[in-house]
Amino acid sequence: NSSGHNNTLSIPPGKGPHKVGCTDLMVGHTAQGTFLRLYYPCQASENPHLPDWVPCREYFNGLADFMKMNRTLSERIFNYLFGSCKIPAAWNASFKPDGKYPVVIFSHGLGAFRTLYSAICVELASQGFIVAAVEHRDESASATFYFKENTEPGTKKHPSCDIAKPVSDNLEEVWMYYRPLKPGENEFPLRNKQVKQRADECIRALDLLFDINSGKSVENVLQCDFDLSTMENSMDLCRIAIMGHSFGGATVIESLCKDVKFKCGVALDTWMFPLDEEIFPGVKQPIFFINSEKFQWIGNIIRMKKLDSAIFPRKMITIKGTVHQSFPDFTFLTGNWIGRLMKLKGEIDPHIALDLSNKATLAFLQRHLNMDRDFNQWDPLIDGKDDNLIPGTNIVIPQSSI
Ligand SMILES: CCN(CC)CCN(C[C@]12C[C@](c3ccc(C(F)(F)F)cc3)(C1)C2)C(=O)Cn1c(SCc2ccc(F)cc2)nc(=O)c2c1C=CC2
Repeated sequence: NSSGHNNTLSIPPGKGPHKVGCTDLMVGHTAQGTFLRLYYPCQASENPHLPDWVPCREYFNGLADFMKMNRTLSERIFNYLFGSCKIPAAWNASFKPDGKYPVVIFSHGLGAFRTLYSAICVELASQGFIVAAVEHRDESASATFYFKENTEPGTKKHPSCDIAKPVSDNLEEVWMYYRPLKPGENEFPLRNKQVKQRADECIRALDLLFDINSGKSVENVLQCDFDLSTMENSMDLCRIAIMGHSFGGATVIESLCKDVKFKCGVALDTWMFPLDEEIFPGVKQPIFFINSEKFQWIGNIIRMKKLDSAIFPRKMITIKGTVHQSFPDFTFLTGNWIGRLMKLKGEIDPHIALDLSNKATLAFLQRHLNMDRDFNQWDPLIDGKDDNLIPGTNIVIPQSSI
C-alpha cells in the first residue's frame, strides 16, 4: 500500500486479464541514450516484489525545485506522503509470451518523469500491451539521470539508489534537473526545441523495442535482472500507438508527424503551446484528445481544432470534474481535502475518471490498431456518451475567433 499513515490510498492495479511486470531499461549510458520503464504482461509469481513509485530521493528533490518549494521541507513531506508508495506491478517478473502484443510509447508531462503514470501504463499492460514510459532528457523532467565514465578511479561515489546501479563500475551517475525558464526568456523556442527532442526520444525508444523484438542483444546499462531475450518476437510492430500527458500530449502530435510507425495517438490534457502549427498538415494518423474540465483554455482548444480533419479521425472528449493532475498517479495518493486543495483531484472520484479515460483509450486503440479484442464495448465513450463525459470540449469558443 502507499505511505503508512493512510492505508487506503494506493495506485489501482490493472483490471485486465494479465498480471503486470515492470523493469527499467537504459541503453546508451549518456544523456543521448534511451531511458524507459517497461510495463509488460508477466507470469504470475507467489510474492511479487513491487517497486517503489519514486525510485530515488533525487526525484523528490527535483520535484520540490520544479514546484519552487523549499527542498528540505518538501523532501520530508514527499517522503512522509509518498515514501513507501508502491507500483502495482511485479519488479523484473518473468515476461509472459502469448502471441504478439501491441505496443504503446508513453511520454510524461513537464516536471514529471517516467514512473508517475503507472496507473495508466499498468492498466494497458494488464490488457495485453507492452508499454514503454520514456524518461526525457530535454530538461523538462523534474529529474533524470544518466552516466559518465569516471576517469579518476577510486573517486567513485556510491549510486544514489539501487535502481541507479550501473553494470560497469567505471560509470558514475549524473543527475539532470528541470530547467526553469530564465526571466525574460522567450518560452516558445525552448519548448519547441524540447518537443522535437522528446519526439526523437520516443522514436529511439521504439527503435530499441524493434531491436529487442528482433532478438538483437541489447545491453542494459542498469543492473536489472530481467532477460530481454525472452521478449524476442513478442511485439506486434504493426500495432504501435503513442500516448502522453500535457507536454507529453504535444510530444504525441510531434511524434505522429515524424514517424508513421506510430499508427495513432492518444493525447491526455494536451498542452499545445510547444507545437509549431506548420507540422499539423503533416499529421495523418488518428488522434484522440482526452481533456480535463479545468485545465483547458480557449487558445489551447483552438489549436487542437486546427488538427480537425474530414479525412483523418480526430476525436475529443472531456471528463467532467477532472483537473490536470487527474491523469498522473498523484491523484490517487492523497486524501480528498488535501488532494482538492493542491489541485491533485477534481470533484469526480479519481478511480472513475481514470477508468473512463483508460476504457475510452482502449476502445480507440482497438479501432485504429484494428485489434480483435472486446474493447469496442467502450466505443460510446469515444463519442463522450457517459454521464461523466462531455463530447468534445466544455470550453466555449467565441464565434469571432474561428
Ligand atoms: C509552479 C510551477 N509551474 C511550473 C511551470 C507550474 C507547475 N504545474 C502545475 C503543477 C504540477 C503540480 C503538482 C505536482 C505534484 C504535486 C504533489 F504534491 F503531489 F507532488 C503537487 C502539485 C504543480 C500541479 C504544471 O507544470 C502543470 N503542467 C504539468 S504537470 C505534470 C506533472 C508534474 C509533476 C508531477 F509530479 C506530476 C505531473 N505538465 C505539463 O506538461 C504542463 C503543465 C503546465 C503546462 C504544461
